[in-house]
Amino acid sequence: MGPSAEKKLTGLLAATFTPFTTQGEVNLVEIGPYVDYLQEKQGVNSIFVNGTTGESLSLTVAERKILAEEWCQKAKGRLDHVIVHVGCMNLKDSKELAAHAAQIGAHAIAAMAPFFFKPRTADVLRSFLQEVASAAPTLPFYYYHIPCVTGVNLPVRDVLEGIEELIPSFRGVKFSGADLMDFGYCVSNYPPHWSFLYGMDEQLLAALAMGADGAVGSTYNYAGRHFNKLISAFKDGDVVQARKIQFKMQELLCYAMKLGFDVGVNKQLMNELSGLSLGPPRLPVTPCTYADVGLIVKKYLQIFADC
Ligand SMILES: CC(=O)N[C@H](C=O)[C@@H](O)[C@H](O)[C@H](O)CO
Ligand SMILES: CC(=O)C(=O)O
Repeated sequence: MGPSAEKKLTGLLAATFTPFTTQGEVNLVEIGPYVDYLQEKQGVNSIFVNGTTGESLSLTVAERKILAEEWCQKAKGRLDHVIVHVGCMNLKDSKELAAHAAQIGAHAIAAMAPFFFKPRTADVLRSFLQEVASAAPTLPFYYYHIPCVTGVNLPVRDVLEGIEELIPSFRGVKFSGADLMDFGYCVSNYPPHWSFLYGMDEQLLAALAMGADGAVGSTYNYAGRHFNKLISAFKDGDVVQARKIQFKMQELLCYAMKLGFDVGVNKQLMNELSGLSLGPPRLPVTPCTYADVGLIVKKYLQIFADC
């Protein structure tokens, strides 16, 4: 489907973890059950694969390809949307992954800024994104803004200036930054058919108030059903209820952050809450001690006991 025929992206997207065997190899057999789990247990019908949560920058290009392929295959006819993240530190790998995503039937691609050599200006970043997107001109393209990881903190409103002329397939932003003025400015000044997807799960409600179309995040893997309720409550005008759910998630994350919440902890939390076997993370992310995650699981069950 070409970008112009594509439906605007809304709702929750789970940023998937990459399943590994205990030996640290990509474990494709878990992907089918993972898709089932998201759909049946969390009511999450779209995914963002090979992103931050998926440890994409610790994977080889070959691994990213077989993962993307398996996610697309298992999602086919079941999930609404698969966005494949194709951002790499170098342009050639990114373009190769973008072209590959088009071949395997992904619905869209996204790319973060490279961050070893960082683009110094919005103009340079746009040129990088343009090259990546040009390798898959039929796929909707999303810019993935995640300054806490990339250190590239160019205002998104500057990055978007004139971008539709350079990238005709441009369709929106996955915005994982805290600057809600920048977010609101993008929502209010750029085409209404673009999707602005928020990526800090701990403050999604504030982004919904600014006009977010949907959200991409790691916690939707295991708390999607609660966030679906948050979004419904917000849409119904019940901010008190929406806030109640958001505050529960904040309580959980503040607790987890005290214990050193990172992708390794998050992955183990998912293993325990879902019953899936996604394995350990890959170095330099380290596995966490069982005890710490046990405490977070306990907290989760306690906080959401009445939901
Ligand atoms: C840095 C990072 O991984 N951000 C994720 C997505 O952008 C979020 O989903 C967070 O994991 C989540 O908001 C919890 O802090
Ligand atoms: C969280 C997120 O969006 C990612 O893992 O890329």
